[in-house]
Amino acid sequence: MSTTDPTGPVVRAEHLSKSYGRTRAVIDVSLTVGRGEIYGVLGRNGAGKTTTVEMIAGLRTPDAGTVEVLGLDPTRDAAALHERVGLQLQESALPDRLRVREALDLYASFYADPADPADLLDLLGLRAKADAAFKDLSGGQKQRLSVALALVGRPELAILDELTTGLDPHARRETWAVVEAIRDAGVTIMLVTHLMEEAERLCDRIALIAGGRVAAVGTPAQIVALTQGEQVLRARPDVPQADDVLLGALAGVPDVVDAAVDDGVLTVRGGGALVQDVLVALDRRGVRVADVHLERASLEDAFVTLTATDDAPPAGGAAAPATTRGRRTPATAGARRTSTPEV
Ligand SMILES: Nc1ncnc2c1ncn2[C@@H]1O[C@H](COP(=O)(O)OP(=O)(O)OP(=O)(O)O)[C@@H](O)[C@H]1O
Repeated sequence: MSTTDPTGPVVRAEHLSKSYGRTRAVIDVSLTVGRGEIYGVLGRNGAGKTTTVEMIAGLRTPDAGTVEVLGLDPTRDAAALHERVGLQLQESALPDRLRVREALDLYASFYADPADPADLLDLLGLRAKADAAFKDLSGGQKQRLSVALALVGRPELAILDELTTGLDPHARRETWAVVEAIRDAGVTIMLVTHLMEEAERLCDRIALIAGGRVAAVGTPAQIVALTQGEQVLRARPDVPQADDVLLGALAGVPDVVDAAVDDGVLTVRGGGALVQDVLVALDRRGVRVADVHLERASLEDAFVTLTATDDAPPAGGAAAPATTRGRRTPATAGARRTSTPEV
């Protein structure tokens, strides 16, 4: 990859690690961001997202691993990258009395070829607030100003960290529209977030970070598909059946991961053509189903499942283990996801 290669990745991070004292914040993280993508870095609080993007931005030096941004080394080539990478970091604050237009003019003066502040006011929906002091802006307006400041150098890559944290749903949606407009203007975006809805709505691809490591990479749909094994089917026979009859019918059905009977209701977790396979298997045993209900995994379920660590077990949802109160089929009980998924 060279600085002049317009087709190469915008970010290439390989085997990055970083510790703070005894805290291993980032462990062997590799990711590649393509030109024009909105690339999400998604994970729980403390997962290592900010440390990862700070290494990519050249604000922290990795203990191990390499980073290239636009073909440059963020630490060694910091001056050159300053012109090409825009940063909006958590908790950015400005002097209370600084006015919106003054802030943009000030930041524009740092660059050789800045964007027109008036264009940024329009893009970010801040024209009516151009003369307002920072302290008089709403939370959403402050966030949009911080994005405008990240864009004033006309960056090729914008890194936006927890952009919508603390915003109400309306302001959040307005900010999402702004992010899409920025991408449409040709800027590649790395978006750090712990909000699944935000990642699902905006991101072309997501790196799911858990415990400092990459738990999965893919499109939102691909990441949801990783937990397709976590579909949950509930079926009530039209006449009561012995537990052994219901569980025995499912023994050997390939898409079934786990099955249990509780109060006459059969609960089955699995993937693939789960509904069809289960209903056919029951039918073969002469069991008719009066009532059937299927829950599909969402990105939120995938997030909970894939970011579950030993110190923070899954909280629930379709991805959580099925009830243990009922009886499980011996052929399938205990089948749990153990591998690190890659899409
Ligand atoms: N400057 C620091 N000194 C010591 N420990 C730190 C420092 N910065 C982060 N950490 C620790 O490193 C780990 C990863 O933190 P990091 O901020 O990268 O996570 P994050 O995913 O961005 O979290 P959040 O969403 O809460 O901002 C956490 O355990 C955090 O407490």
